[in-house]
Amino acid sequence: MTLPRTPSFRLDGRRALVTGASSGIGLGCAVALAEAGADVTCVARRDGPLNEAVQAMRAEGWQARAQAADVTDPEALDALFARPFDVVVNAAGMARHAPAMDTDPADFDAVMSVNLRAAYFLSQRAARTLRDAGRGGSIVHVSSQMGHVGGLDRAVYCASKHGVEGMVKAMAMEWGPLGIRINTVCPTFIRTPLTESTFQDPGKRAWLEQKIKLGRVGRVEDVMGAVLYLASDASALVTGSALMVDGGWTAG
Ligand SMILES: NC(=O)C1=CN([C@@H]2O[C@H](COP(=O)(O)OP(=O)(O)OC[C@H]3O[C@@H](n4cnc5c(N)ncnc54)[C@H](OP(=O)(O)O)[C@@H]3O)[C@@H](O)[C@H]2O)C=CC1
Ligand SMILES: C[C@H](O)[C@@H]1OC(=O)[C@H](O)[C@@H]1O
Repeated sequence: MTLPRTPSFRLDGRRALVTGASSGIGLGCAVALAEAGADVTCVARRDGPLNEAVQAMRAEGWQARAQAADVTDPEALDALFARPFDVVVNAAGMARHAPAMDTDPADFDAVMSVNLRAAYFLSQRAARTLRDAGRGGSIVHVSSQMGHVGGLDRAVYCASKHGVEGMVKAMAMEWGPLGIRINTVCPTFIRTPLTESTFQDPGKRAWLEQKIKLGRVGRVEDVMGAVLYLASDASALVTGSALMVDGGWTAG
């Protein structure tokens, strides 16, 4: 009998772009793709941390390069997508938490601009270049469990991530026939610079450990395998999906 073979998680010979790659989850994504053999272009606004991350990756013998850019700038997006990328992982993101009754319009615009608007037009550029090159690819957005449920003081953040989830489903329908897949990973609370203040508070940390059914908060490493799966041929028939990495938070 002929046995089926497990599709490859390797990305040798593929060009990848990762936004938010200088810190936290994005850095983890860049490492996961580079370790799997991709040539990874790492994007963030600030040169210093970005170059430090890329140098550390190169020291491992992986292929990585830095390209400083603000993903909210349409011209910067055009420059980033001068050539197609086989894999695009969008982890650039931000949060400004406040009760909905007190939300400042400037904070609303700032969060939406990075988390949703930039995600939209980055996806558009990524897909256009793949279409023009006549080939498929994989786009992965780092969304959140907050793209599926509500969170206290997080109305704007939740709106941005729910927006990403809807956007991805609609784009998957349009781009499936072109072989362009688009999916999200949806982490729970992961310890990064973005969440450090929450993790420093013993009361909040205890509450998180009770909400997360697997009994512990998240690490960047928890997200890396999920992103590699969605980036690689292992997920060849997966598009328009949300992969929860939330320790069971949303299961209930
Ligand atoms: N940490 C968590 O608990 C969770 C986070 N997420 C999501 O994961 C993503 C990454 O978060 P996390 O790693 O925690 O955050 P970090 O703050 O650690 O990293 C954010 C990264 O995004 C970059 N970035 C921010 N704004 C821009 C921009 N306009 N253009 C380009 N790069 C930008 C930052 O670099 P620079 O400032 O130099 O531009 C940095 O590299 C976000 O989308 C977040 O919403 C989802 C679920 C849980
Ligand atoms: C930054 C947020 O506090 C953090 O990010 C997420 O997506 C988590 O669910 C938390 O809300």
